[in-house]
Order: sequence, then C-alpha cells, then structure tokens
Amino acid sequence: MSGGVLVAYGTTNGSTAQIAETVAEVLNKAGLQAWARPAASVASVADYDAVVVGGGLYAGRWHRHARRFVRRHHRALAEKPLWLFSSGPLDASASEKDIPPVPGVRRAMTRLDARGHVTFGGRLVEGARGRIAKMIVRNGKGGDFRDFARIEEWAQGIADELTKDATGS
Ligand SMILES: Cc1cc2nc3c(=O)[nH]c(=O)nc-3n(C[C@H](O)[C@H](O)[C@H](O)COP(=O)(O)O)c2cc1C
Repeated sequence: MSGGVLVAYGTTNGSTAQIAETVAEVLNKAGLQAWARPAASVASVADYDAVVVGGGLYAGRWHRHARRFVRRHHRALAEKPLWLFSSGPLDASASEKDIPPVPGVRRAMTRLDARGHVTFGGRLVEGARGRIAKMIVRNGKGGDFRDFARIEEWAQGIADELTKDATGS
C-alpha cells in the first residue's frame, strides 16, 4: 500500500462524517494511511489504493453526494478494493441484525464489485436540518444509534484485509 485509503462520505447532519472519521482513525492506527473526506470534495480517486464510501440514508436512498460520487468515479472504483457503508436506522436494529443495503446501494455493490457493505445506526438530534428531521426530533423519535464498537470492528476487518493483500500472506 502506498497511496492510502480514501473514506468518502455523504452527510447532511454530520453523523456519517463522524463514522467516516472513525473508520479512517482505525485504518491509521493499523498502519495504513487513510483520510476521511466529503464525497463532493473529491476530484479524483486515482491516487488511492482503496476506497470506502459511506452515505446517510434518506427516504430509502443514499445521501446524494455518495450517489454522485460512485457514479462519477465508477470506472476507477471498479478497479480498486472498495467497501460501502450506510448509516440510517433511528433505533437499535442495526446493532441487532445485519440490515441489507437499500436497492440503489446494492446495485452499486454489484456494479463495482465491492468487497463489503454494512448498515450502521444513525443519529438525529436537536439542531438537525430540514422540516421532517425537526419533526422526528420533536416527536421524540430521534437519538444517536451509532454503535462505535461495531464501526471500529468493521474498519479493523478492512485494515486486516488490506494488510493481507499487501503482504500476500
Ligand atoms: C428526512 C429523513 C429521511 C430519512 N430516511 C431514512 C431512511 O430511509 N432509512 C433510514 O434508515 N434512515 C433514514 N433517516 C435517518 C437518517 O439516515 C439518519 O439520521 C442518519 O444518521 C443521517 O446521517 P447524516 O447525519 O450523516 O446526514 C432519515 C432521516 C431524515 C431526516
């Protein structure tokens, strides 16, 4: 590994960004170079050895910046080790069972031959942007359902796989 790992994310209220930062931190601690970046800010993925893409879920779809990212860079992504994650459910379900990718993300996985996908719980708290978001919080249905132990464990799996690729062992 020389070019490092890009962890690109699409977020509205910042919680997916924090998941991406955590993934990058675990990869860095494992001795890989990794950077978490907003998906909309990435001009090219050519210089990275591997990519992780994450998006918050909105109305059954990935955040539009994550969708655009995989569309725009699909040729290059198809050639690299790639993992995807989604962040959404505002309950404990994502910690209790494996939640499959939404249809659009499943299609991206197949097209790009992604190595894995996981759905993490989401977060929606006071100050969230948007009318519906505010309504959900006001009705007491918000909260922080991100499971950082699970996020770290998933990221460690990526680190192990990339290290194995690099050493050939
Ligand atoms: C308008 C709206 C629609 C949402 N739709 C979904 C959904 O379809 N599936 C889901 O699991 N979570 C859904 N959520 C929850 C968000 O995905 C969750 O809050 C997530 O953590 C947001 O990520 P972000 O903070 O990075 O933007 C929705 C939230 C809002 C406000």
